[in-house]
Amino acid sequence: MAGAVGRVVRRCYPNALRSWLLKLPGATEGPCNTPKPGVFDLINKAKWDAWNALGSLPKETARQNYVDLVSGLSSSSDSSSQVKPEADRKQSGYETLVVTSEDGITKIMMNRPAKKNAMTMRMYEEIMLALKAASKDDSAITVLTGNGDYYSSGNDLTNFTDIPSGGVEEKAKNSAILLRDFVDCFIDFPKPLIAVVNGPAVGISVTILGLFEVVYASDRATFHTPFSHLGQSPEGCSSYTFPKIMGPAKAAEMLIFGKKLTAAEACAQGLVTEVFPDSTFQKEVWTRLKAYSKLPPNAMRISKQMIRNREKEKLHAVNAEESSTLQERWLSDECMNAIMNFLTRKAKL
Ligand SMILES: CCCCCC/C=C/C(=O)SCCNC(=O)CCNC(=O)[C@H](O)C(C)(C)COP(=O)(O)OP(=O)(O)OC[C@H]1O[C@@H](n2cnc3c(N)ncnc32)[C@H](O)[C@@H]1OP(=O)(O)O
Repeated sequence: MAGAVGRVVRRCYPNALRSWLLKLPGATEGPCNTPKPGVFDLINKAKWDAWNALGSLPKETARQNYVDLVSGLSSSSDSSSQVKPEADRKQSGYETLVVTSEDGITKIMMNRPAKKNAMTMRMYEEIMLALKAASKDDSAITVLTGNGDYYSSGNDLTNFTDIPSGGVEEKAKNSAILLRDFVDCFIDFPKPLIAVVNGPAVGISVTILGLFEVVYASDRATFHTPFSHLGQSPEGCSSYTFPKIMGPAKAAEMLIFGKKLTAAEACAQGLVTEVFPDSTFQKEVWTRLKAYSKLPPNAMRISKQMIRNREKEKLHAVNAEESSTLQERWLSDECMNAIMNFLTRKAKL
């Protein structure tokens, strides 16, 4: 059986993550049977936690569960993280988004409602493409929103299971480049950018809100940046924009301690512009946006530039620093453990 585990792990993880997984003793030695390492023994503690999380299952069941886990991870990463050929795209040209342009408004809607609009590598790429197209089209304003009950649950955690031949280091490097390019698109976007936050927002879908002109939220929305829980650190320029928007103490509660804000709290902190009852949210927001979109577009662009331009250089520097810090965090045991716990259904936010 240990051979079967090894075969599946070798097939799914041809790299450093594979060797990390193979070091988990639960798959080969049965229930956790050693004392918990001290809090400062980070690597052994991470392995102990992962082993202990398997519980007191018989050895064979733990092994079988482990085989099922890595097989499942392989198929879920196939379906959600990898970029498929152009021919597979939907008619609109986007696989993860619905993009429409009417009444002077380009609407970019994240469209993976069954996965709470978790952001796959493909979705990041498509949002960048949609923003680039919107910056050149004849719409006056651009809106980002979500389909279904969530705005977005943030980064799709299965992104981290699709490991290239260069191993987890190459994966972390590529992800940091993508993250930096993604956030740069928001920093440089020339037209007024509005977030229509239709439901809960998590992680990167929250942090980039500091780069929007206006954020409208349903009273069902919540705002959650659980970076420490995930062994990660802030992105989207939030380490700079959040303290500016809400003050350092409130920013620390969100970014360090992962405090989840209600829409009303986020509005009181200045992250959200206005909150609407969920029952009338769409009607009220779109009526307002249609009126705004009739204002002279060049005047709106110039006013945005005046508000944002003197900050741009700083924002690009912050983005570069946050991205390279995350590149290191993604290789940490704290981060890998948190992702494994989510993927094994042991942890949710
Ligand atoms: C280029 C890389 C850039 C990276 C930038 C760094 C970004 C960092 C972040 O964004 S950190 C935030 C990461 N997000 C999370 O940790 C959220 C994880 N999800 C959850 O905790 C929960 O799913 C929930 C609280 C959002 C919703 O819970 P619930 O209402 O009980 O729904 P389900 O959990 O059953 O979700 C339905 C379905 O969606 C899948 N899913 C939801 N969110 C994610 C996600 N972020 N990543 C992957 N998959 C997600 C979930 O697994 C379910 O799938 P299933 O139906 O079981 O197949």
